[in-house]
Amino acid sequence: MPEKPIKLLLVDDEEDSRRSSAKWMARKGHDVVDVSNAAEALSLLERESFDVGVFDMNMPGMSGLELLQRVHEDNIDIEVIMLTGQGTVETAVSAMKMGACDFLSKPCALGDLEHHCFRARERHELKKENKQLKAVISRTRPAAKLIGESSSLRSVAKLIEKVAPTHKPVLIQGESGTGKEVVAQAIQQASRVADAPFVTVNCAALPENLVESELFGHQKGSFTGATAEKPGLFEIADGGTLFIDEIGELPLSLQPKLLRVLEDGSLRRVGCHRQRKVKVRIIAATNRDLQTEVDNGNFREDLFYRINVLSIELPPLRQREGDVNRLIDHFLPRSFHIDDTARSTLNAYPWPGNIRQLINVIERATILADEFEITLDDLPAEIVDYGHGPGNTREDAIGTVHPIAAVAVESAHPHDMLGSCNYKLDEVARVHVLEVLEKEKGNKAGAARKLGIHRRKLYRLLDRFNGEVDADASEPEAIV
Ligand SMILES: Nc1ncnc2c1ncn2[C@@H]1O[C@H](COP(=O)(O)OP(=O)(O)OP(=O)(O)O)[C@@H](O)[C@H]1O
Repeated sequence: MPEKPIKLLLVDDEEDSRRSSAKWMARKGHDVVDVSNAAEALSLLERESFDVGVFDMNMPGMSGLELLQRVHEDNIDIEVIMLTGQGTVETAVSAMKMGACDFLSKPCALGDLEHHCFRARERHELKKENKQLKAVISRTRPAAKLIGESSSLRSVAKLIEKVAPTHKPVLIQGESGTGKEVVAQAIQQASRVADAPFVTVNCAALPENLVESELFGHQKGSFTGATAEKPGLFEIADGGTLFIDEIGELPLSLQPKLLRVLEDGSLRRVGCHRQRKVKVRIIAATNRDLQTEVDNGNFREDLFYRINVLSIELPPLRQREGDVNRLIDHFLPRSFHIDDTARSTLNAYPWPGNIRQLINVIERATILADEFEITLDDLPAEIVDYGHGPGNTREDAIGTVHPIAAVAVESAHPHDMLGSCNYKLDEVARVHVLEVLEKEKGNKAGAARKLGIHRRKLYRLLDRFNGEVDADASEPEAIV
């Protein structure tokens, strides 16, 4: 396979040797820019990225060594080969100490120049890969397998196969917990860049003022708190895939910047003039209707068309016939058994929180079950009672609030309780926990996170509160 061209910057005041080296390297297919002094080189490095720089050591004005020092101080991402007319061991050593990766004596054979540039580029790529891997390891979880055989999920699997080999953006739409991230990972794994980084970012989880620096990186000192330079997630994902979750939450002010990367792969870190180029496949996800966001002026139309080249609509779990059983069998540990009544109860429920909610319910049941046998007693009340209460419909369940939360919210508001001496600590805790759970629409993982406690502790608290509510609720119908 032919070697990828090297993006090379030649800096030498000797016109003849510089021009002939530049011509030779360009004829070999490399992308070469040549300049005659360090000042020009620095202003170029501000705007463009290069793989390798070949700097002449002795130039009038700023010397090659001083240029190397500036490259180092400004953290410019480039491998430098020093070039000198009077190569001595001492100058070579001082250049290497300052961060040059190689040293060439003038006049150097043009074949040698190319060979050394290839070596430097390899080192450049390895360093970049290393940086990416470090960042990616801390950001990605192992990909989950897409479980389910329903016809609606099979159609999604077919679409994944079709869109994966292209490098085009993909937009995945679906309710929360339907597996949008799992689908994004499946696309990446079936793509040509399966071994390259898969980096995820959730726009809703980041404070608005940090989204730009997280996505595009920042220069040291570009804002309070920017104590070191930082590459953005686009740079970390370079060559691979960036999964942008909750793209509907991307601030309007940043949307043109994202559009630019989608159009020509160029970006600038916050506080930096230098333009960088990246090649990243974007997969975006949203549980909002983006077209409506466009109509309401919250999302740019041009960006919507750019990311919506290929779109996948992920059906909610209630529209995946037979998949609840398959997911139960997949997620229930082998040592457990679920009885028929509990199984059919889970099948009848409409799962407003989709697969995430089902996984939580299964986890909870395995904690509560006696003798590894899961029965109705181990399922949450809202699931057991679903369909049994008067006027209980799928639609009610989809907008459901945890039943005991309803009781709590009717009783007192935590703000009213704070500072009052009329309540016991347990009562305040109960009202607060249930209010948070209500705000999280019954999502216990989310509620536990907000409360800063482990999910198991939340389950234990809910069971305790449930007992208390059962015992003291004067109107039993309130508890469903
Ligand atoms: N078909 C599936 N098979 C197995 N696990 C799944 C499937 N779909 C989702 N999951 C699991 O369900 C959980 C939620 O999935 P995921 O985070 O991908 O959902 P999401 O649609 O991105 O949610 P949100 O919109 O809230 O970010 C994860 O633990 C994921 O591994």
